[in-house]
Amino acid sequence: MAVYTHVPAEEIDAFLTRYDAGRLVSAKGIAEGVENSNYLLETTGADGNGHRYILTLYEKRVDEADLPFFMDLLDHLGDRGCLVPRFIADREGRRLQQLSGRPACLIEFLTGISVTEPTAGQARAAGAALGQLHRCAQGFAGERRNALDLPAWHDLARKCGAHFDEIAPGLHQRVSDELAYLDAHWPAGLPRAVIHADLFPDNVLMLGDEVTGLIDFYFSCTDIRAYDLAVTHSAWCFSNDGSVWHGDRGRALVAGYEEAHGLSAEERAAFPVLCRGAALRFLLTRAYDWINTPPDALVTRKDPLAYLRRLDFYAGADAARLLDA
Ligand SMILES: Nc1ncnc2c1ncn2[C@@H]1O[C@H](COP(=O)(O)OP(=O)(O)O)[C@@H](O)[C@H]1O
Ligand SMILES: N[C@@H](CCOP(=O)(O)O)C(=O)O
Repeated sequence: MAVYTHVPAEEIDAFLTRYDAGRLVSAKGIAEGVENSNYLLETTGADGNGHRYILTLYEKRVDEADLPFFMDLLDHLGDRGCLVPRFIADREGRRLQQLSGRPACLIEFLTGISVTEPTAGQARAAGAALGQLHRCAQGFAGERRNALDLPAWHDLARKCGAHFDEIAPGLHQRVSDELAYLDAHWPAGLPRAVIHADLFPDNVLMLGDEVTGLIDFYFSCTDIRAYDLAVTHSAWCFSNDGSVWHGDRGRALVAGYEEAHGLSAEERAAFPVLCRGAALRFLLTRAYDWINTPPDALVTRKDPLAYLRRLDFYAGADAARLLDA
């Protein structure tokens, strides 16, 4: 359950009076997600016909100073036809507010559901949506450093330290070895761009095989563009526990991306290393959260070992196995 800040309904109703959004009809905390507090709001709507919104209160890793970057990026992508939610401005044009002591925004609600066991067809659609996102992001002037890049992985690993081995014996050494490998092999010179950086199935809304929305841009940043495909590959192409690689999904995801955007020979050659980096990144944030979240907290901790298994797979895979049909 990711509702860290409980906002009384009366406070949400009063908050809504700043907008042309109607009065509050219901407010439900959203269980999914781990970073922020999210509520699904139903209102009477400005026209009386009823309307849905997402209310987000920013909690953990989101820095308030980064919010204008995310808002401008979603405007840029939305203007170019990407199915992304807009931040809604109040009557005075303000999109960022304070609510219950937290930075808060009212956000457009998009329909669709997140798949938990994607089919190859859905993976293909996700790859195409990522390619479209990369095409539409071209020309966006904003920049944001990736706060979870290779140097930050070292920091996270230092913070977890000996606690790694409480998760699995030998994990501390495994992470140190992998960081040394990535220090030596992380590609230089690949095209950099604005990337989503967390395009997991829970951040893609779908109806059947069709993508209806891309959400949760709070890790988006400027980094190696093909790293975004590697993150998406690691999230879409395995069983949830990471023990089974679904090659059909992997090939479909890459085919969808290539159709919408394309991959250069250099990006293809670097793909296995980028996937190792992606797997380590999520292993590290999950391990950090695992160590630092009390087991009885309201949020469900995500299993770091599901990303260790992916890492083991990528460490033994070459580009042809990952990319070619
Ligand atoms: N714009 C939106 N439209 C519809 N549902 C949304 C929207 N934004 C968030 N959600 C719902 O809220 C959940 C959590 O949102 P998310 O941004 O992933 O949270 P977190 O940043 O805490 O991980 C999503 O899985 C989805 O169900
Ligand atoms: N996708 C990450 C966690 C970030 O959570 P999200 O709900 O913001 O996608 C993971 O699975 O470790």
